[in-house]
Amino acid sequence: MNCFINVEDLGPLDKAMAEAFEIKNDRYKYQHLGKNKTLMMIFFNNSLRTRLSTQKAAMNLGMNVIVLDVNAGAWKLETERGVIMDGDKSEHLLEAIPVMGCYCDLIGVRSFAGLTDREYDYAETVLQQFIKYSGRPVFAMETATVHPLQAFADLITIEEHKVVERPKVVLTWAPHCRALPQAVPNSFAQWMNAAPDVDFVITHPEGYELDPKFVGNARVEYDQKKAFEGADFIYAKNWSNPGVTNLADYGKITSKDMSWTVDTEHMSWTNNGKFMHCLPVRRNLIVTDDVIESPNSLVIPEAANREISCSVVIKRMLEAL
Ligand SMILES: CCC[C@H](NC(=O)CCC(=O)O)C(=O)O
Ligand SMILES: NC(=O)OP(=O)(O)O
Repeated sequence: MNCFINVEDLGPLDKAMAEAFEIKNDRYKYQHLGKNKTLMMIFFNNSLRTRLSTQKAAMNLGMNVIVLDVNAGAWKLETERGVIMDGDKSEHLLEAIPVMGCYCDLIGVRSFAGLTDREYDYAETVLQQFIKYSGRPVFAMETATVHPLQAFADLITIEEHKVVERPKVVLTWAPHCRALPQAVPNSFAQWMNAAPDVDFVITHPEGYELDPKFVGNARVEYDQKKAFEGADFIYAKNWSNPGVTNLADYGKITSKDMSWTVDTEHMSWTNNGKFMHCLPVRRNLIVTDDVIESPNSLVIPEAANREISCSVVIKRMLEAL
């Protein structure tokens, strides 16, 4: 596996899920695979869970780990070609990437969407440059349009906690004070659509339609209450306007409707539904204190499963070296 961006990169999902549960039962089983191999994790943006769980997974697999926070100590990087570099950027990504590739065997990249140029973001321009120029296998640690490590962990969590064979899973938009990427909901939708036994529904205000390549055949319900009815899992996330119905709205906040905040009344509409969120979460914007602290909240085991999803991905990449 030379890159990990989309669900299909893992091959048959049932096999990947079986590997996840095998590793969860013995997370040091494949420690031999990473001996004398180095993972380089490159962060253009903040992180807690991805930073910690990916290092833990790499160490479980016997790897050495290097972490680079590009905006804290490295040279400021120019990402555009053809630019005369007479400003505050001392190095071009097209030199920095192959240099970083010299010092490692695998690369993980976090580079969020800029949310100003939809074409640039949805082409995964930065990630594709790492894939093209690093000479190493590359996996996304949330890039402009995807967060597959998160979605894989989410699916593991749903599989562990479902009480019916075909659970109803609802991805619900919720309000936020900042313009956030669509990467998390995009990948969540992609992985729920790929899962064999999930009744998947997406609910959001009109105008917040996610890119059709991620929505697939999922049902979209603009009435949040109707969407929540009978749900087994509620996955809440904010995202900025994806610019699908109006390109000029891309990356903007076009709704701050607080009636979409997930509270106990919302959860009363469900089938004793479990609450999920990738974290970090803005309490009492996305979800109320009572809901995220309730016995039905899975946000902590969901975060714990990030170590497992990443272990499967790194294992696959090491096996393919
Ligand atoms: C895993 C989620 C990462 C990121 N979240 C944020 O940037 C939240 C920042 C904030 O709430 O200020 C996002 O929404 O894609
Ligand atoms: N869910 C997630 O990726 O968290 P971080 O942004 O803290 O890594």
